[in-house]
Amino acid sequence: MVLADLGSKLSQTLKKITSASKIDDVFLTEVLNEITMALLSADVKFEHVARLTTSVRTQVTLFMKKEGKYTNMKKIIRQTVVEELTNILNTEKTPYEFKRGKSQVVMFVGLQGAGKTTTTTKFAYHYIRKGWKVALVCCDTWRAGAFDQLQQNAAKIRCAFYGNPKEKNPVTIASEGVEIFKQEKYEIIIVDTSGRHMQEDKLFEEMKEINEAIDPEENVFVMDGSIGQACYDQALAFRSAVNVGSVIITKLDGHAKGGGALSAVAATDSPIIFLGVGETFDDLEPFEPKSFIKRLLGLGDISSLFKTVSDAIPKEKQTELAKTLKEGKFTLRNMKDQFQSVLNMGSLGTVMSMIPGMNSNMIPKGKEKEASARIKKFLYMMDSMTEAELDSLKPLNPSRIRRIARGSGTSISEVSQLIEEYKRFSKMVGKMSNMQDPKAMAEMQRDPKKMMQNLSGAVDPRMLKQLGGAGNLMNMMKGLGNMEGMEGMEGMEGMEGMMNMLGRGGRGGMRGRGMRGRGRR
Ligand SMILES: Nc1nc2c(ncn2[C@@H]2O[C@H](COP(=O)(O)OP(=O)(O)OP(=O)(O)O)[C@@H](O)[C@H]2O)c(=O)[nH]1
Repeated sequence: MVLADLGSKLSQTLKKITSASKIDDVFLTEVLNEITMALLSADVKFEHVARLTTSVRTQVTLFMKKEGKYTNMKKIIRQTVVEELTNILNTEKTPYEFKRGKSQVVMFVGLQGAGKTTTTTKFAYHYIRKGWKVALVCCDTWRAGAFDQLQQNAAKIRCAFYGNPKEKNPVTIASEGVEIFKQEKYEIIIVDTSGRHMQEDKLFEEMKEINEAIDPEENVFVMDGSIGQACYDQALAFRSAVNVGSVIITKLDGHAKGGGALSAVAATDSPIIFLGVGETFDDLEPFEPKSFIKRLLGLGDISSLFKTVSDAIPKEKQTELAKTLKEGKFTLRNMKDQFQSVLNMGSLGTVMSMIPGMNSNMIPKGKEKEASARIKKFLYMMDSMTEAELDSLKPLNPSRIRRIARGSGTSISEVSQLIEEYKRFSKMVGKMSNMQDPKAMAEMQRDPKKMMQNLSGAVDPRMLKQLGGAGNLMNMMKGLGNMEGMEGMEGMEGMEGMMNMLGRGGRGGMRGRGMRGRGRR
């Protein structure tokens, strides 16, 4: 992800500690200087950097006094850096929490071009996917095209929309839209306002008027993360005009200066709720300071990974799938559910960055889009299948394949590819189920090569290539085993999550305990 530059610089410094022949005060100063340079060049405010380095030195010195030598230095430095950076991002104020069955209004504010309109759509999509009843209101009467942009976005994510290109008064539009959607019992009503230049007092006046008219439960301030320290003044100006409840920072993909935006926003004491990490509607990451910092430092974030995986697969589907697989069946419907889960997880790059030692840059953006486009196409084909076809374990005959291709607007060879993929998946599920046998598992642990063969066989070859091949996958698994924060996680879920994420159909197979045990030894 963005800030990956800062992350990799800091991780390099931490690695240096492991390989150092002599650890003393001089070495500690050198390490702290490197950390300082990395943070400052990522535009983190000097006062934060100074506090962080002082804190690290104090912790290490205390430990040194106690132990009489520099031991565990890497761990102490890492922990203190994580804690101090997390502190920068923790605010006392908590963001608004939506309640089910109640109409709540959220007003989006921000400067021109900050990415507000795109972000309102991402925000709406995030909640629609979680089953909320969401509506969008466009009251940007300033920018030509704003109405069309939001209307089209809303259509793409199948969200209710209100706007009125003939009305010039944004307060009227906002009030009308909110009223209509409240009557229709929408739960989250998102109001997109005009973005203008900061010097324009009129923008702030208009914002206040809309705010008074619709009395939103939450004001979300959208800020362009690529502008570094300038974010600070911006955030303050908006905060003084309306009660900014929370912040979304956009364009954190591909810009190393994001550190500045983060510390600036934190300084205004409004919690960051999401990060915008791309132009598509699922390029929105929920923000959690500690996990963000850990990922930033390349330490991975296993707990978020598990949460993402379990959020993506509805509980009843998990049980249903487990039952089907126990009976040794893997149907096209199961595969459809799995594909849907992979898409629900959002950006694959984001999921990757939650894995220790990996970051989202490991999957080139284009490739990621390619992979999800392929999965979506498969889903269209499966949408054209009958219930009986989805549940059948028998191969589909050519006339059915022809019909499915016609119905889904794809070609016969594409449907055949899907069938091939399905066969590969179900074969793999069969193999994986055998591995539930403890004897087979023990053998696997003795023979890592075999384990690797099975593992890479479970992953879509194209996906495997995108992930850097079988070797990279093995390192990733080792990383999972070594990962801090794995405590309390039963390895089974770990492996299952990974396999689901990578597109392996089905549950059950590779019991993770073995993998995890190996990594820890
Ligand atoms: N790379 C990247 N681009 C983004 C992100 N969010 C928005 N954009 C792009 O930023 C540009 C401006 O986005 P809009 O949503 O139109 O901006 P806006 O703030 O509504 O603009 P105004 O209506 O003029 O205030 C568009 O090209 C978006 O695709 C992001 O997280 N990453």
